[in-house]
Amino acid sequence: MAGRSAPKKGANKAAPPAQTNNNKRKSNPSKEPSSKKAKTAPATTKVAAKGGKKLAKVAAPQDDSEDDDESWAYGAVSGSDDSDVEEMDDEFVSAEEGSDIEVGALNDDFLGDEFAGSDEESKGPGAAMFGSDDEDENEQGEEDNEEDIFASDSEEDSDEDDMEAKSRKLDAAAQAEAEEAEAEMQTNIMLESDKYVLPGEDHEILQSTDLQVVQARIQEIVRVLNNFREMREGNRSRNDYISQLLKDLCLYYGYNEYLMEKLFYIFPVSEAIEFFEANEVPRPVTIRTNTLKTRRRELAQALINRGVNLDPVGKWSKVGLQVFDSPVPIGATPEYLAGHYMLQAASSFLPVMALAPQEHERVLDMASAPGGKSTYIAALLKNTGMVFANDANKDRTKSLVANIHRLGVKNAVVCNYDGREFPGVIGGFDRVLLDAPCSGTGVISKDASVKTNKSEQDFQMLSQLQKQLILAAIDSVDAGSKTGGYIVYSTCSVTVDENEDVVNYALKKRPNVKLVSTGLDFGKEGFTRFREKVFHPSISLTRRYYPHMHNMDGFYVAKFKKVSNKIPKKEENVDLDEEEEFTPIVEESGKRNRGGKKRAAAAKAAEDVEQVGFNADEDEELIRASQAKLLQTQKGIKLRPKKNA
Ligand SMILES: C[S@@+](CC[C@H](N)C(=O)[O-])C[C@H]1O[C@@H](n2cnc3c(N)ncnc32)[C@H](O)[C@@H]1O
Repeated sequence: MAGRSAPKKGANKAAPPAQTNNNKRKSNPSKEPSSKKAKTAPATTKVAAKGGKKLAKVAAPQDDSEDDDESWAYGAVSGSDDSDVEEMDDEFVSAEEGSDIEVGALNDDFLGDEFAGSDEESKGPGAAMFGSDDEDENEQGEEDNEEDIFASDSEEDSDEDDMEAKSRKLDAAAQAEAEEAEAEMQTNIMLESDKYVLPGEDHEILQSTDLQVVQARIQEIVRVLNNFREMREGNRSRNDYISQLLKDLCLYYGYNEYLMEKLFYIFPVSEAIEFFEANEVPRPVTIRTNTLKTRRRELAQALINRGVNLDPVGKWSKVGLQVFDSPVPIGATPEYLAGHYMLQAASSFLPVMALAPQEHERVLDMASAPGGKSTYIAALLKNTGMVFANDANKDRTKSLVANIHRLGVKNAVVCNYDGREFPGVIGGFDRVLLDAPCSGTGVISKDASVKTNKSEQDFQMLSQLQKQLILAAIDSVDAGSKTGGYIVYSTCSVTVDENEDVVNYALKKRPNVKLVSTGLDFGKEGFTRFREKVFHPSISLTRRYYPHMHNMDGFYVAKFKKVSNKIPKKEENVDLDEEEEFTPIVEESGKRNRGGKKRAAAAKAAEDVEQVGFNADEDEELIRASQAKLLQTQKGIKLRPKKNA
């Protein structure tokens, strides 16, 4: 099956159905400050129609309007706007040599409105890409020069010149006519295809794997689905169109059918295309300032001095920086080696911000390697309290330990348990972060193998593991914590099975927790309904993040508050196969009772309770023992045992 990369390489090159420019300097939620050296184009999403002609501008999901915020927008000292634009043109040229049609298509996609001026279309393919105005002028200038040089030549020559000029005019007229004819054809096609006829089984178009044909078919079907009543053909059902669209999307973007379907239904049709398209583009490189060692302004200055071009990641983060380009590898600067920052995706700041650890708390990061979030937690704790950075994979704890050392974290304990063993290992935490192992459907732009390497069985296994882990995370928190009692669940996946489904499950199995606001002021609400599923209404408090919408990896964040340490006895043996939803019960009156009866039953069951399986005194003793051991081995200090121990 051809991947999305194919169109870029082969003769079948075509403009993508909807190109979202993800490398622009501002991401939607962030209302970022002025970008002085915008190297990339503004966010303009256009849909290309048959033959690579533009059909419609469908979305511009990014907000470009906040140019006047913070006065300290960073920029590398060298370079100017112009030189950047030049560089960008160079990139286009080298990437697209050898195909006129493709050049035209990419102009639209990359340059957007700001660069592709209104007269661009009339100049034909490639005009904006090659800066045709300038080139035309140059060529004209060269011709003028030539005319000057040969001004004194014989009349014969000038007759020849006339002939040439006439011939050029004729050629131009012929070309214009051909283009006009082509344009008329397009118009006719559009009119005819207002009712888009799905190709029949034997139709060669249906069989075609030519990506340009596939892409055109995607466009047409999306157009029909967006105006189904008017544009559908005869009695064709929505499903007829959708099943063809799903096949085409698999072919065009290179996903397996199972995953394509799973992802497709998360979004309205046009938005799904934007999502798949955004997965083809890398997200911005971001770093997190390690406030244990430096401050963002100082770090930014140090990096700018090395020629790094950067900006704050957005108003929503006080520690993030977005790196646009750097003359030095950003993972090997002296500042990096000295632990002044962590290379970390912007989305992965979010769960820690939601967790909001307070100084002196005991926090468990249940699945923590390589430690991006653990080290952020440690920084927010200002090296007080304790972070238990756990990961089931021993190999991965090596990078965790390395990061902890590099960043100067002194309040961490690294452990290597299956998270499901908590709180048997240790409990009574003020807060727990479960950044769960997941399918990675939010980070496809980083790891395209996700498109094909996950089966239905994988998703089932993951979801089971996530459900077991979330219960362990909840049970590891002390509801009586004076400052905390919170659990944050996150994944870098956008599938409902790994997110709302897991949270819904936790709400059912642990009526001693409730969802609370994540405190994050952007992100889309979690689903309270998805296809045939209905979830607890409070799931709207959870947040979803998407690459096409927020210009960050796809992510999900949910925050729970534990209100009691008591859990119903009957939940001890969790039956993970049980698919009990907060299903709306349609009563005789026809009114929907959204699972009220079931929740009432759950609440009643909660009365029959037992204490959660950890003992604060025992824990304290264990911690004391381990601290004593640490003091003895590291500092040679021997503590006297407690008298009553
Ligand atoms: C999404 S990654 C964690 C990333 C990490 N929180 C960070 O910010 O750097 C998920 C982690 O879960 C770990 N993991 C998988 N199964 C686990 C289990 N049963 N218990 C604990 N950790 C597990 C994996 O080894 C992996 O490191």
